[in-house]
Amino acid sequence: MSEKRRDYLTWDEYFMGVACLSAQRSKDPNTQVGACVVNRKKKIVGIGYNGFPTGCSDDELPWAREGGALDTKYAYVCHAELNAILNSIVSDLEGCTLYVALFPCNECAKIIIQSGIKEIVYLSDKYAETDIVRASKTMLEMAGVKWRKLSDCRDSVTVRLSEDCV
Ligand SMILES: O=c1ccn([C@H]2C[C@H](O)[C@@H](COP(=O)(O)O)O2)c(=O)[nH]1
Ligand SMILES: [Zn+2]
Repeated sequence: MSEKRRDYLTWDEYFMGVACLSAQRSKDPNTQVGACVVNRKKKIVGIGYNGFPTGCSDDELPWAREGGALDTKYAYVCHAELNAILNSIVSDLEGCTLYVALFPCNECAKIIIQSGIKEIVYLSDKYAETDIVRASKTMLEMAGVKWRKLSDCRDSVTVRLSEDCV
């Protein structure tokens, strides 16, 4: 009898891996964000990535970061967390954990709090010094939503898509 594998993904690696795979669907040329909502039973209940709303053309709306308010992506893009929550297959996210590549902004923090999500696991906090993220943390703390940076884990996961993947 052979021994069980030892190098299988941890739950954290698995759920963050799903979030990061989802991020690869994003058309944003600068920052691709993926999010994965997991319930208390370790079941995935929602996945999303940043992109324009359904029916709003990726080719017609701007991906620019700078310019007039109507000429940048910020006026139009749906954040990964919003999409993951709206894509949820259940109506109640009370007690769920959100795995997300980038620390959520203030608008996402509001949605996370209102949805009942109780924990955020993230990889990057590259906008930590902005007022947007400061406001986000203020609200999350007040609402009792915990957050932690994913650490002590492998730094990449390979997904093979060839016939000999098994
Ligand atoms: O909470 C967040 C914050 C940002 N995003 C998305 C929105 C944009 O598509 C990018 C950020 O673009 P930058 O060029 O880095 O400003 O990330 C998100 O999904 N969730
Ligand atoms: Zn956001």
